[in-house]
Amino acid sequence: MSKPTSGDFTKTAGWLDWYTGPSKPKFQLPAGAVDAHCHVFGPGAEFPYAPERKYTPCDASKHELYALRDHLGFARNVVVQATCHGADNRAMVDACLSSGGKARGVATVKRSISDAELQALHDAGVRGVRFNFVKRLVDFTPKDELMEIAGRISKLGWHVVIYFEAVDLPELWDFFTALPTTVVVDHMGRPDVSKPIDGPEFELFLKFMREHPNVWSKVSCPERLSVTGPKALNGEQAAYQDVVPFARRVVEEFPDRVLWGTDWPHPNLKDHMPDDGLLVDFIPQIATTPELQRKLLVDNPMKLYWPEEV
Ligand SMILES: O=C(O)c1cc(C(=O)O)oc(=O)c1
Repeated sequence: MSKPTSGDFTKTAGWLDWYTGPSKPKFQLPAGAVDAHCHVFGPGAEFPYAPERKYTPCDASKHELYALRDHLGFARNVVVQATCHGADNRAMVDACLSSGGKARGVATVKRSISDAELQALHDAGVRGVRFNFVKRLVDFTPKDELMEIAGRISKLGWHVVIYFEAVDLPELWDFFTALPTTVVVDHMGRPDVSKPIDGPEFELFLKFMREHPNVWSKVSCPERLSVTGPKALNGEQAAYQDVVPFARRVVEEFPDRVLWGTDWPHPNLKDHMPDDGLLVDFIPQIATTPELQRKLLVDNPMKLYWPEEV
């Protein structure tokens, strides 16, 4: 059954709702595992979607997110501001505040934000800002504005999360490498996995990480990146084979700078909606030892989001 969008909203045509009744993962997550990339959407009646949004999703509430956390066996979440909420962080902040300390957040802010507002976000659990360069998701924000924000949030000990597509890395290189904070790349910088893993495009991404020890990567979203599948549906235990070598390369070369997240509720997927239990079963394909799994799922996200507990 189709999931609702509450309030005065109509879902984008062709919208795929998140998966109902995900399977129990066969892979046992290590104790204290963090889902370090997920979102909440609305509910629209309570937290309206932003006027400047590029899509209108089905609602995906904090209650549904935390039920999924418990079902999959995660201990904590990092709730990343979704572009459908623009720079209105209320839904994300509300999710963090209701989590009993089990969620941290990543916000989207404008240059006009006051120091007091930044401090309030910090007190709610926000530890980073997201800069988005994916043209189908956001309008352009001038780089001088972003650099000014980066300078301000660095004083709070926050980091910058960047979302971009692999073809745009050369043009964005100078800006990214000038950022004064830890920099976390969403979804491996969206490599085109139909290109060779040792080709110039992915090599540039590896060089970006190799030459800049402040750069981390989320090795998430195989369901977005895969061209060949198979899809994480119907019990598939060897999903998204074409993404595996790319993600495994990043995990093995930079084991202390990788994060993983479900990306629930998976905005803008066009082809299929994965079973989140089977997405968790993807993890041992890319982090193949208990030590790599512990770093990816526990040690690294804890260092970045709960350093006071490490
Ligand atoms: O590829 C996407 O469509 C996408 C969108 C958003 C967002 O709208 O915030 O976040 C993501 O992590 C991925």
